[in-house]
Amino acid sequence: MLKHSSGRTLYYGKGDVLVYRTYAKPLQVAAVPESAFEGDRNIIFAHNIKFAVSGDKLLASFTEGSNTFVVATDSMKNFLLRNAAEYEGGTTEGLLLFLGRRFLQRYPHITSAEISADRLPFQALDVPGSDGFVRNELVFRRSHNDHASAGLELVSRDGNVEVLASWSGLTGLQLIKVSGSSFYGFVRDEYTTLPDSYDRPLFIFLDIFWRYGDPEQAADAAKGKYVAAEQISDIAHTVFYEEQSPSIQHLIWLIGQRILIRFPQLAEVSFESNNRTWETIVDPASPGQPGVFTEPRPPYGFQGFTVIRADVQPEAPAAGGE
Ligand SMILES: O=c1[nH]c(=O)c2[nH]c(=O)[nH]c2[nH]1
Repeated sequence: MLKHSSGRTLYYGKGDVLVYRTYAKPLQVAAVPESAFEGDRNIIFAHNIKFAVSGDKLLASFTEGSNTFVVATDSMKNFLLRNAAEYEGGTTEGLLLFLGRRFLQRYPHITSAEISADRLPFQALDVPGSDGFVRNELVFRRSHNDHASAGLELVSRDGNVEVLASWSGLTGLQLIKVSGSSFYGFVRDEYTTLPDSYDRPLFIFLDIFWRYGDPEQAADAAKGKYVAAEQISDIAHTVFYEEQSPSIQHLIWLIGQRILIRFPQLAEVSFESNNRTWETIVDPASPGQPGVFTEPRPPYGFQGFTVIRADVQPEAPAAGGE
């Protein structure tokens, strides 16, 4: 997408722009049964932003060494940081749209941009109050667990900025289910050494990406349709808990079904999963008994799949049983 009109790739930009905005607008979302998450005070609204731009006027910077139209990536970083102060919303998607649109309006000779970000999560903490523990609003714990992410492709035509594509995501989820997963019945031939497994300790890495039917609902939480990455994370672990999975392939299908049932405003949800199933050293005598496992040896398996709206089976139970 970031191309010169001749079709050749042309872009430049800045990565790892760390924007620690404080006191963004608090976020409120409609609750879903799988998640206790209903919002975020957004006292710390921190992101690692990547920003890249393109435009025909930039060709000469590559071919002739002319910097006449080059906005220095150092200036880009300053633009992103200073303008983040004026963002009035409370979502990653909204912040990216605000910053990307402002940049293209400020520099009209730059005609397209890609902007993406990982949210840097800071966890709220409880402290003793006069009547039990209370949520404090001053001290936060930096979390290195899964986090929200988002990205946008923008073009400007005659001063109007349009969104070409947008995605929202949850990155870095790592879940282990100690019992209740199997993998058997696969092709068995002279290359097969893997035994059938009827109860394996399934450790998965998951990245989940979703698109809205109407991308405006992602950028503006006031429309009441915002889907929080925390809710997606909670749905993923709930479905993993509830369902006996015959494979990761089917597990991500089930998680996708549940997400699209819960959020009719989403058009599709995509998965990238890794299989990190622990290697068994001492087999448990039966489920629930002690066992010993270790990290699997490389290489690792992976899966990718998109669940689309047309896949959603209306008769599918909204919540699976034990
Ligand atoms: O859930 C799984 N899917 C596979 O395709 C696969 N292949 C494999 O060796 N183990 C697994 N597990």
